[in-house]
Amino acid sequence: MDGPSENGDAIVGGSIVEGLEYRAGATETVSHELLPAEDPLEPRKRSFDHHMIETGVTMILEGLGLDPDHPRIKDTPTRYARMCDEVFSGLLSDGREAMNRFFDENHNEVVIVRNIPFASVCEHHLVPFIGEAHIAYLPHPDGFITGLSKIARLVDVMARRPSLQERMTREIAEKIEEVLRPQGVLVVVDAEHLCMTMRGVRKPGSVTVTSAARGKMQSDPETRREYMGMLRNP
Ligand SMILES: Nc1nc2c(ncn2[C@@H]2O[C@H](COP(=O)(O)OP(=O)(O)OP(=O)(O)O)[C@@H](O)[C@H]2O)c(=O)[nH]1
Ligand SMILES: [Zn+2]
Repeated sequence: MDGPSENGDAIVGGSIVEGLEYRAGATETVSHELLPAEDPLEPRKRSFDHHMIETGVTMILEGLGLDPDHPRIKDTPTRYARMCDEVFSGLLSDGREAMNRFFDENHNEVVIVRNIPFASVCEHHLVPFIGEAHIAYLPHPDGFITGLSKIARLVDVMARRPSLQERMTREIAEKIEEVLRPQGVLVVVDAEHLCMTMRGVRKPGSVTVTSAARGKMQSDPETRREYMGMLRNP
């Protein structure tokens, strides 16, 4: 069978995956120009508007009755804007760039990367939720895998956005499916939400578990059970 593709961009002799180039038996770093065009429904900015962020933070400080010109906090708005570059960097990326190294290894057994720590921010309260992602994928039958660290990089991209845990979990699974065309992928995420611990219902230690499955992990209950077991009970 030819390489990973669902829509006619088949690999012939291991050379092209829908614009992603790799050589049989070799590792390739794929330049951004080769990646598929961004989804026009999901336009990505190139950078954040620091001026707007700084104005907003200044207003919050004022709203709290603090003096934003006080020496102790006068740099807080610019500091916050700089922090956004880091903690929301996933808004500037579509995730495909995170997986930019592939191996044509004829490996078609499961690959599992477990206990990938992440920190995200809940879109309702803009406070962190922190946890671990666990990922299993069954490569394309021809064996098409990515560098292990690239899976962790993808988690970072999806985490560094204001999000919901369910959406983040789904976005990781969907991106792996899109880029690697695996036979199946299963993503499980455990996280503690600070909006449930430092405020509101105040239940410190409560852990939310979400999963997203695609391909065989979704359609075949036996396969799903097997890989869920590997992710949950190592
Ligand atoms: N499903 C889901 N809910 C989340 C996530 N992060 C935060 N929430 C929830 O979003 C909900 C927002 O509820 P609202 O009633 O609009 O806000 P609220 O008054 O601050 O709610 P409380 O947190 O219950 O005080 C809360 O129940 C949060 O626990 C998430 O990742 N997934
Ligand atoms: Zn929240």
